Order: sequence, then structure tokens, then C-alpha cells
Amino acid sequence: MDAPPAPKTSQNLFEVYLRLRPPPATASTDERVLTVEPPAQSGAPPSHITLNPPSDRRRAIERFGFTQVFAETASQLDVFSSTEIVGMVEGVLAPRGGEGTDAVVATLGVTGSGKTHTILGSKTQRGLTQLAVDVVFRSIGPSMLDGAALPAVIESLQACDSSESTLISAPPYLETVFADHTQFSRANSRAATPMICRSRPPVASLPKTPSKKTLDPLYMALTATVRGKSSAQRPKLNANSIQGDFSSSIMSAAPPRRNLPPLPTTLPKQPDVSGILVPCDTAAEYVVVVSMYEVHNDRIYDLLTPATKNAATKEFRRRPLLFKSTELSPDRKVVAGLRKVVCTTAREALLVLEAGLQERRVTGTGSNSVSSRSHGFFCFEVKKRHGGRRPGPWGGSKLTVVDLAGSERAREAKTAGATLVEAGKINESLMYLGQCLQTQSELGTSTKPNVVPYRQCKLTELLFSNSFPSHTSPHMPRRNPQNGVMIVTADPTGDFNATSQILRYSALAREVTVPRIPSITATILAGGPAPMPTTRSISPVQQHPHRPFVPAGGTSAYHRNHSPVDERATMEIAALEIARLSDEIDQLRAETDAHMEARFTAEAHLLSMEDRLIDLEAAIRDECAAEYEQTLMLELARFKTSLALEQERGEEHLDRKVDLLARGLENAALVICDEGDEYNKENVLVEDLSEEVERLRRENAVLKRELAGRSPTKRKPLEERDDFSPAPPDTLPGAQGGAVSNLGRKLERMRVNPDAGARSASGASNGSPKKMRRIAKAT
Ligand SMILES: Nc1ncnc2c1ncn2[C@@H]1O[C@H](COP(=O)(O)OP(=O)(O)OP(=O)(O)O)[C@@H](O)[C@H]1O
Repeated sequence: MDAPPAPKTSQNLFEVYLRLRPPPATASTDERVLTVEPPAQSGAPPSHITLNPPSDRRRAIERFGFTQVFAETASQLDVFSSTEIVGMVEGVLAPRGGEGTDAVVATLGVTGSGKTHTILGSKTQRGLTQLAVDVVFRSIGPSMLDGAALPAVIESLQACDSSESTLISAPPYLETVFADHTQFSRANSRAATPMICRSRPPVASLPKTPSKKTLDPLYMALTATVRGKSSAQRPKLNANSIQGDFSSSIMSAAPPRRNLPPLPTTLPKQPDVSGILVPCDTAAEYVVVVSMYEVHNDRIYDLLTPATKNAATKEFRRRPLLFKSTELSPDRKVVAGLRKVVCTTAREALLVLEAGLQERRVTGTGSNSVSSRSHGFFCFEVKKRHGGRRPGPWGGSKLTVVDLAGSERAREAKTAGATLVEAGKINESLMYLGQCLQTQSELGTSTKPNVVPYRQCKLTELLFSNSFPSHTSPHMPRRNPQNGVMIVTADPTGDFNATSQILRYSALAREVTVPRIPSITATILAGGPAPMPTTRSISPVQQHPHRPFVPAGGTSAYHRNHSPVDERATMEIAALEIARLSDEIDQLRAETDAHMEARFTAEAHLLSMEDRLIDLEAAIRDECAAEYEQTLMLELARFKTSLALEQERGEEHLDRKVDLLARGLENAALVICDEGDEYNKENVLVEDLSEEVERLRRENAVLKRELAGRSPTKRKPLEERDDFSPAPPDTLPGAQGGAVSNLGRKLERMRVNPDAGARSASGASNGSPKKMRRIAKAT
């Protein structure tokens, strides 16, 4: 069951309060453009102011109504306790169960009018943010989850987070942001109204804005955390040391880490709100999740995520985030992708706030030495679940504190370049905010159905989109519309035009009173003091009723023919005419001013568009380069893999071939060896045979010669001759003579058969070794 929404005092989406700041020490004039009207009922707080036009101008006097007006003397505590903030904190804590009601506290005003001072306080005084955080943590008290149990619940918190965020517990986060030694650092951060006091060197020696150099290590350290550097690698900052008072003993416990801003030493304690407690849901256990972001040039940037260095441009860039509906939050939009820090003590929450402020964009302008250049959103989500053995899912509501950038005139602020562009964007978004606020002030009175035009820019979307009941399915729990408080800040001695513009935007009620022009003639003729102006409330369109006009050329004739009474009447008419004309001139002057302002805004818008285009181009280039690099790396990796595969395959193939070759060579060598042996043997045999044949031929020739020398009678066939008869085996074993005679007989047979001899000879000369061998065997 949902708790009923905290009762609203009116139909407004925002309760609007006006806070006047004391005149700055450097104020050039004491002339006040504002007067606080005494309250209608005694004892009631004032709620109306009158805007007095400067004495040199004849202007309508405007009267503005607010929920309450805080005079210059009002303290931070007065503002805190008299606005609805405490009631809104109760709505967030939801003591009667349910999800609770979101709350928004914002400040709006001209630059330098005290917005940041109201929201974040000063060195000695706490602002509304710190006071609200204090009340939240004090009121939760023992129902807060034990810090030691935090690591175990981060996962369940993450699972219930509807904004696709990354959750981290406070001690490890703070460890990456602050060094733990006592030195000054805050002066180079955002505010001229810092909330934390430190022991510090003289302010004169400190830079006004944070330089990249000083922030780099912070980025590095945070990046290391994002990459999930193991906690064992880092020196651990004791969680209890953060929870407890920041004594110097804690600071000196560990050696200082270079270049990180030091851990703050003391926090302002005033004003004391220990007496303010609101009930909480005692059946539930709570944690507080802190997130911070800024709207700069209509884009949302996380203040707790460090910028990342672009590899190509070497510049630090932050990724803009989207404001959208998510899977877990289909009915309302959330800033998606933030880094959120889970805190269990007020001190942790305040230190996280301090860390985020280091990242916020500020600069010195002609109007404020430390001017906010973005709209800062500081969110404190109070998460709760019903404890016990089986704890339920985390739910809850959030308190958002918004420090808006101030509207400024380029001439006074002396801005140029990027700062002028920022100013244009700031003024544009504030103009849209003004339109929304004007529409809301007409919501109750007008008979026409008014729609708050909050979708025109990021700022109004963020401020108003949760102001209306959510349209959910019957299965989803219905969320209450948020409660809103707008504190308009103004400098009563400040610029009339700028102040009147802001008041016109924001006031819940406005009355225009035009003084009746006294008769100058009557005054002159009477010679007495000018009569008191009678005032009446009229609408702006009725300011100039028709008055007679006397042509310039007709005056002398008119004088000649008319009595002094007529002359007096004519003079009166002329005086009225003069007053009307001077009124018209004033109006024209105001219109010219407005046009000039519009021109400045348009020019700044143009410049901002150019800037945005350049940014977009750079971002697209970066993205393309990154994508190209990624693809290149991928292709390279793929190429290397396929190359390695190919090489492996080639080597395998080569190995196989070499194996085959080796095996082939081995076989070939074996064959060659075998064949070589046989071949050699055959050659030897052939040679032997050739030699034998040669010798036999010679013997044959000798024998033939002998035979030719003998008498015919002695010429017997060789077989029959004694000297050619075969020797007995025992006498000629192995003797050459026997073999020779045998061969001789064989040759003789061959000679007797000349064909056989020819055939064998030709066979021997042409034949293969095998044939030769066969012949040899045969012979
Ligand atoms: N109520 C106040 N009491 C004392 N000092 C104040 C008060 N309001 C503002 N100041 C001082 O005025 C100066 C400017 O105030 P601050 O920075 O809060 O202005 P701002 O409206 O936030 O300006 P911008 O829009 O440029 O950021 C600061 O030095 C601050 O301390």
C-alpha cells in the first residue's frame, strides 16, 4: 500500500519562496529595487514584495506574491525550517510504509544572488543540502543498515536499481577521490561558498578553477577503480574512519598519496538541526544512495564518474547521459548510466557530495567570481526494504537538491566565447523554466486547460517530468507526484531589469500598479507640493487610456483665442501627453532591452549550436576512429590467426613431403645399392670376358699362324690334335692351359658354326648385363 502523499498547501507543482540576500560588500549603490511588504496579518510571515522602478524612469510598480518571503536577515536555519523541506524529507522516508514521495528543492535567481550559498552554504554555515542530509540520517538512526553489511547488499541494490547505474559503496569510492593527508584543496573546487573548512595556505596562492593537472590523478584513480583494481592492491581506508569524526590521527595514519585532494578535516556544524527529527519506517532497514549530475549546454553529465582521456585528441571527455524510461521504470524517466555511491553515514554522503562538486563546472564572470556554469543536481535516494530473514526488494524515494546556474546579462557578466555560449544556454533553459513556472501559476486560476511545456529542454524535463501522477499498468505500484520547493534568490540592490524578469517568471501571483500621473500644471499653478499619486491595479493592456492630442502647429492660435482657464486645461492635457509619451518611451526602452537580450540569447544559441556541431563532429570522428581501430585490430587478429594456421598447415605439408622424400630416397638408395652391386658384378664379368675373348683371339691368331706354317698333312682339326686335346683332369685342375684348351675347343665349335658365333657376338655387344650373364653362363 502506498502512503498518502504529503499534503500540499496549494495546487502548485512547486511552492515558490523568495530569499533576499544581504547587499554585497562591493555594492555600488544602496538604492533598493525591492521592498518587502508587511504581512497582511500580524505574526504571519511576509509573502509579498514590491518592485520599485528606478527613480529616473516612469514605470508601473509591480507587486509579486510568493509562498513566503525571507528578508536579508533570514538565516540558513530560518530558510530550512520555514520551507517545506522537513515535510518533504518525511515524505521521502515514508514512515507509514510504501515507496514514499520524491522531493525536489531548487534555487532560481540572477547570477550572484545567493543560490549556491542557500543550497551548499559557506565555510561556517551549512546549506540546505547538508541540513537535509543531516535530518535524513538522524531520523533513520538505528534503522540504517550497518556499514559492515554493505558489501553484501550492493548486489541486491543494483538489481533493484531502475536507472542502469553502477553502484559502489562509499569507502572504496572515497578512497579513490581523496588523499588522506591534511592539506588544503577545496579552493580550486567549485564554490566561493564552500561548506568544508580546512587548515589551508593563504587563499591568494590558490588557483580559482581546477586545472586538468590537478584532476588527472583523480581521473586515473577513479579509472583504476572502474577497471576493478583489486582492493588488496590499494591501501585500504578504514570505513570506520570515514564514519567517525575526521581527527588528525586518521589523517596521519597512512602515508600521503600524491596529487589527490586531501580528505576534508572538518565539516561546518552550524546551524544545528539535531532538534529536527522526522519519523521513519522502523520495520524497514535503510541505505542512502548518492548520485550527482549536471546539465551543461543542455546535456547531462555524471559528476561522480571521471572524464576519460580520448586516445586521439588527448582530451578529457565526459559522456553525456540519457534521460529516459528504462525496463524497470517504464512509467517515468530516469537519468540512465550514473555512478551511484551507497552511504550509511551522513559524513560519507557529504564527502561524496564534496567529491562531485570538484567536478562541477564553474568559472569567474564579471558578476560572480565563482559562477556556476551548469545546473547541478544532487540526488539522495533513500532506499529501504523490510528486513528479517528474507528481506524484500529495495524500494524508496529520493530527495533531489538542484543548484541552478544564474541568469546573466552578457554586458554585465562580460562573458565571451565559450562562457557566452554557456550563458546563452543557461538563459535559454531558464526561459523555458520560466514558461513552466508561469503556466503552473495559471493552473489554479485559468479556466483554460494549461499544459506545462516541460519537454522543451533537459532542465525542465528533469524538474517537472515527475511532478505528475504516473500512468502505470495495474501491476505496477503507482507513484505519487513529487513535492517541489523553489527558492528564488534576489539581490535587493541588484540590477532592476534582471531581477524583475526573474520575479515575473517565478512569482505565484503578480499585480501591476500604474501610478496616476499627477497634474503637473495644477502642481505648478498651485505652487504647493505635488499631490499624492493614486494607484490602481490595472492589467498591462489598460495602462494607456486614450488621451487628446494637440497638434504642435496649433498652439499659438489656441493661445490667442482662449482664456487662461482654457490655457490651463491645454497645459494639463499637454502634461498628460508628455507623461504618456515618456511612458511609451519607457516601454519602448524596455522592449529594446528585451530585444537586445533576445538577440544576445540567439547569438549565444547560434554559437552554442556551432560548438555543439564541432563537438558532435569530434565525437563522431572519435567514434569512427575507435570503430576503425577496433575493426583493424579484429582484422589484424584474424589475419594473424589465419596466417599462423596457414603456416602450421604449410609446415605440416612440408614435413609430410620431406618424410615422403626421405622415405623415397631411402628406398631409392637401397635400390641403387642393389642395382649398383649387380651392375658392378656384371661389368667385372663383361670385362673379364672381353679380356678373355681378346686373349683367345690373340692365341687363335697365333695358332692360325702356326697352322699356316705347317705342312698340309699336319693340318688336322684341332680336336684331333695332341697339343689341343683335353688335358686329364688330375693334371690340369685350375690350370690355365686346360681352360685355354677348353675355350679353344669351344671357339673351334663356334668357328665351325659361324652363325652362332655372329649371333652371340652381336648379343654380347647389344645385350643387357643379364643377357651377358646368360651368355657367360652358357659359355
Ligand atoms: N544570504 C547570504 N548571506 C551571506 N552571503 C551571501 C548570501 N547569499 C549570497 N552570498 C554571497 O554572495 C556571493 C555569491 O553567491 P553565490 O555564489 O551563492 O551566487 P549564485 O547565485 O550561486 O551565483 P551563480 O549563479 O553565478 O553561481 C558568495 O560569496 C556568497 O557567499
